[in-house]
Amino acid sequence: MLDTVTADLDDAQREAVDHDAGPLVIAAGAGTGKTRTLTARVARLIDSGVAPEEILLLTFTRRAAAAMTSRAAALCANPAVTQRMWSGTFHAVAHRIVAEYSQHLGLEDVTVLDPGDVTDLLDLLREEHGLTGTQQRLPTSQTLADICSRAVNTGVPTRKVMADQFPWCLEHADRINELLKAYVTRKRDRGLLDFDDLLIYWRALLADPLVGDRLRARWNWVLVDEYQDVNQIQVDIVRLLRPDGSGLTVVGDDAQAVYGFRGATAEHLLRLHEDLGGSTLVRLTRNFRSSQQILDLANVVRPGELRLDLVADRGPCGPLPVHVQCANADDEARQVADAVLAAHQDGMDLRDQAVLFRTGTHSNQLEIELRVRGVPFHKYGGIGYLETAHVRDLIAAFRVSLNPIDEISWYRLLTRHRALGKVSARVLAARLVEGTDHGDIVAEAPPKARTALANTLDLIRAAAATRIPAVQVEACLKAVEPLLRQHYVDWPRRAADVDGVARAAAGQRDLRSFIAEATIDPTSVSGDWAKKPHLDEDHLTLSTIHAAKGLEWRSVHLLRASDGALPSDMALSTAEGLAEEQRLFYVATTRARDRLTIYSPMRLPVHPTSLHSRHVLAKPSRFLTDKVLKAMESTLSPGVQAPASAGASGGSVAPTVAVPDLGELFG
Ligand SMILES: Nc1ncnc2c1ncn2[C@@H]1O[C@H](COP(=O)(O)OP(=O)(O)OP(=O)(O)O)[C@@H](O)[C@H]1O
Repeated sequence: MLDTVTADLDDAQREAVDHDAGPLVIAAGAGTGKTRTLTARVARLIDSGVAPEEILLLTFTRRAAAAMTSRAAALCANPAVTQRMWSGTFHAVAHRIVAEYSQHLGLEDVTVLDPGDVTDLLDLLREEHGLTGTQQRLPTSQTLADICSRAVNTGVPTRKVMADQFPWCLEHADRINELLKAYVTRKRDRGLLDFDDLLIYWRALLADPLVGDRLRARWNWVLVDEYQDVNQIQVDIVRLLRPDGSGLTVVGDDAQAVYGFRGATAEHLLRLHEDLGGSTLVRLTRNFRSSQQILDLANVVRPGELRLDLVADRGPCGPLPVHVQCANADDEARQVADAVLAAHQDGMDLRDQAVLFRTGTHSNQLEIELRVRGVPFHKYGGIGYLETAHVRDLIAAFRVSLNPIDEISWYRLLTRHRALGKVSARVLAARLVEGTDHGDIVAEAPPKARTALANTLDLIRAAAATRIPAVQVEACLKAVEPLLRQHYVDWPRRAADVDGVARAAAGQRDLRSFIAEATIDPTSVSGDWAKKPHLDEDHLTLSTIHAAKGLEWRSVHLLRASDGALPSDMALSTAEGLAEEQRLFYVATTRARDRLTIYSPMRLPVHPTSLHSRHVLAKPSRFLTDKVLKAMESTLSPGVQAPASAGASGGSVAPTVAVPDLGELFG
């Protein structure tokens, strides 16, 4: 009889799927079917009679958890039961467990702080610690949050973190440490947990003899995807969940570890295999994704200890990867748009094509070019918290309607009022938390802010008076909409997100868990719910390399393979930073199935966020070594060849078109 679970697997993958309960480490290169194998193993466990509740599947993104659960369901004899399995990101599962055991942790209520809340809270506290003023350069709240998070995630004291990463902060080290201590105390007093705390509290529960045993008894099977990206706290959690390694399966590729800034290190994968006596190491080397031409390049790029030369299951087919040298970022954008449209004309759907880049701003020029040419696209990743700020504003209103002592959310909401500055917002937020009558609060506000503030407080009170999510959401939306309309110059672009998130929230049975989810993964919340209608049409994908992990397309265009962009100039100062950039380069090249095109503009904008500022000369990326270039076809874009753009190589260009002198306008 055909075994549906392993029918589509090769021998090495099947060995992993059918492995017994002993600890199992699957270490393999890109495109070798790690995800497919892990999914099949889940299906195999369920079909062999393991209760789905006993299985815990940990992934790095919500998208991956959802995709793996639905694929496992499709393989199972009884698909419905997979819904009972535990699956999600480390943070999402941590939140469920911490909420369940909140009493044991001395927490009345669990409020999760997103990274924006963390900087708001640090903003609230810094004045008391003498870290405000303009007399000297002081660390921003974002830098303070980074110092704290690095220390917590790596177990390295803050002073050493500062010495290594933020040396100019050292002179304020005492005050910074006092502030961070106050930050921790404030969080503990108020039951506020930032993302790092979620993991720390989960680890603490597992380390507790009583609760730990209960949690361990809950899951006999723990499967972890992308193990190369775990940090030390996550390693501890995994080890505490399955101390002897039984029932544990981890999957990863050390050459794809790209989260060093979160304290992850590629060594965790191999160290786990060494530490767990008797663990089985399965290596997968057959690549089912790309043509051999693309893999020949990837094999040269591939760093890491595991010398895995990938062999294409499909054999040699398709064109060599192409390296295109372009005049500048505009030229690059035109080349990419031309190539995408040409492939589309030849029958390749836009959804089969992607453009990848190191940093969100690298696609600025391309986005304009695509809009002009009417090419629909969707951008993933690199969405800074700033860009989801409007969603977070609405969520701040939900939060204060549920919890009137949520000072950070009050502060956020108050600062959205036109006539309220940070100082007034800080004072009024504290007064609201004390329970001061709303009428008195309005009277204490600067006169110009009073009307708007009275309106906000009335609506929040109305929202707080009901427990029907739809009614509550409507009142909150009414409260924030007029504020945001004034606050954001690009409000029309943001309005659809806010509406979409409000609609999704109104349809929930429990607003609290919606808020927690939106806090833990705000970009996917706005991406999943607010933008869904557009995603149904054929569209091109624009994505940061980080957000492209685990995905694949027939044709991949990689932008800005120039020194300073990839590798990023931020990473050039340390060997680890550079190694991580090289792994990112590897991740990018291995996303392509049939075609890979890498672009190196010879001039780059000085300021990456501006579109029309000064440009500097840029060399092709140092990762494009002679060996790598040998595996490619090299071309010059017509923009470089044409004499009119000779300036691309750096010289000044003699103008051929007269530009009107606008001087008279400014006389
Ligand atoms: N045995 C197989 N037969 C045919 N196709 C396969 C097989 N195993 C995997 N594939 C296909 O190969 C591609 C890569 O698989 P998958 O995404 O599971 O790899 P991965 O190792 O997780 O990749 P990466 O680490 O690069 O994200 C997918 O299109 C998958 O469907």
